[in-house]
Order: sequence, then C-alpha cells, then structure tokens
Amino acid sequence: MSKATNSPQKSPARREPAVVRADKLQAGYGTTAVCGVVSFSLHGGQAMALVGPNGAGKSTVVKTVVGQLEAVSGTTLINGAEVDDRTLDFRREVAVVFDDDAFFPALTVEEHLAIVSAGHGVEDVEETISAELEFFGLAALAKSRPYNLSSGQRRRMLLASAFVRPRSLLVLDEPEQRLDTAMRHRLATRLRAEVDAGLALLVVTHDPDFLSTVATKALFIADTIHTMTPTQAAVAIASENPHAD
Ligand SMILES: Nc1ncnc2c1ncn2[C@@H]1O[C@H](COP(=O)(O)OP(=O)(O)OP(=O)(O)O)[C@@H](O)[C@H]1O
Repeated sequence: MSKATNSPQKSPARREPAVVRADKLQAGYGTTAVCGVVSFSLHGGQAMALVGPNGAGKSTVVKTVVGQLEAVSGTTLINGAEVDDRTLDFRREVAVVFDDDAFFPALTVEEHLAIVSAGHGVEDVEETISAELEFFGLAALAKSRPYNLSSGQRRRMLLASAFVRPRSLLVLDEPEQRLDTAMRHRLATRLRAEVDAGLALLVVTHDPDFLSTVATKALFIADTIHTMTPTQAAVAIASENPHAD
C-alpha cells in the first residue's frame, strides 16, 4: 500500500462528483429543525463559508454534513458516497476540527500530532510534525501536555492535527476562535493557498477578514438560507454585532 503525504489532494475536474453535495438537507435535533433547508455543492478548489448569528444552526449544519449528527431530512454525499464517518475512505479524505476538548490529557503536543499523522499513513511523520509545530508556533511546547497550554495554544494544537494528515475535504468550525491576529492571518493565508491547490474547505466563521481571505463562496444560515458572495458574507458578519468589542 502506498504511503500518504500530508498535502491536500489535487482538485477533481468539475465533471467529477462534488466533494460535498448537500441536497435539501434539514439539520436539527430529533425532528426539530434548527434552520432552513440547505442545498449546496462544494468542489475541490472551493471554500464555502457558513455565516450567520449565534444559534442560527451553522455548527449543526456542518456536523450533519460530516455525519456527526443525523439529518432531520435530506441527504449529503461526500465524494459521491453517502456519508459514513466510520469508513476508511471517509476518514482518509475528511479532516474535521470542531471540539476544543478533543485531546488526551496524558499525551504531549507532539504525541497528539504523531498519532494522527502515523494513523493516516503519513510517510515522513517526524518531518511533517516538526513543520506544523513550527507553523503553529508550538515548537517550544512540543513536550507540553494540553492542560499546561493556554486555550489559544490548545486551539493551535487541534488545528495542527488537521494539517499533519492527508485531506481532500477540511471542515473547520470557527477556526479563528482564541487565535491571535497574527495566527489568524497566517492560517487564513495558508488555507487559501491549499484551496487554490485543490482542497475543498467548509468553514464556519464569524471573522470577516478571515472569510475574505479564505472563502470562494458563502451561505448565510438562518430560517431561510441565502447564497452569498464572500464580499456580501463579510459585510453581513461585520454587522452582526456592531456593539461588540
Ligand atoms: N445538542 C443539542 N440539542 C438540541 N439543541 C441544540 C443542541 N446543540 C445546539 N442546539 C440548538 O440548535 C440551535 C443551533 O445551534 P448551533 O450550535 O448549530 O448554532 P451556531 O449557528 O453554530 O451558533 P454559534 O454561532 O453560536 O456557534 C441553537 O438554538 C442551539 O440552542
């Protein structure tokens, strides 16, 4: 079996199945919908931002798209197949960062990254980890355990875990949370470069600058779903909390 690299895979031609195709997807809990019905397709080389106010249903939608929540109704296909996050294909292709508490307290930062990287068959685990520790500003903290990190440093570790493994679809829920401005900017620039190289990115964000750098299209999530350009979406979220700090 050939070993994987940790780079995003080449963009599929547009005639190939979309990386994500959501068809009349109703996200919610049990039989209760949280927002309007969502339909979209996302190809390699595209980044879709989901925007909208707190509680609108963005996280619920992305969790439903990747099969962590059952849909109230409708379907999602990833790379043409029904979503099943237990399959090897799904786990090989789809990298997800949602949960701030998704770490093992006893393992160091570099051990976390090594498990993820080796578990996905990456050939040059040490080199890959070292590059990501550097990128995320964690090199000096490689031997630290999660509870000895700041919340922003833990966030960096979780984000780094998505970059030490192969991925053709990356799903991030508010990746900007707790990152300082410089790290947000570095991450946004890198994500956009990976999208331009063929990655499909689905990202929930409240940060207009992050969105403007990263997104190629956007959905405004509310009781009714609106398709937006990145510029329209950035304006919409910039006015979400006009009195916030
Ligand atoms: N486990 C759950 N069971 C039932 N309802 C839930 C659950 N989790 C969230 N909700 C509700 O679903 C709605 C949508 O929540 P969701 O987290 O998807 O919103 P969001 O748009 O991501 O918000 P935010 O911007 O604050 O992160 C909210 O009204 C929330 O209270």
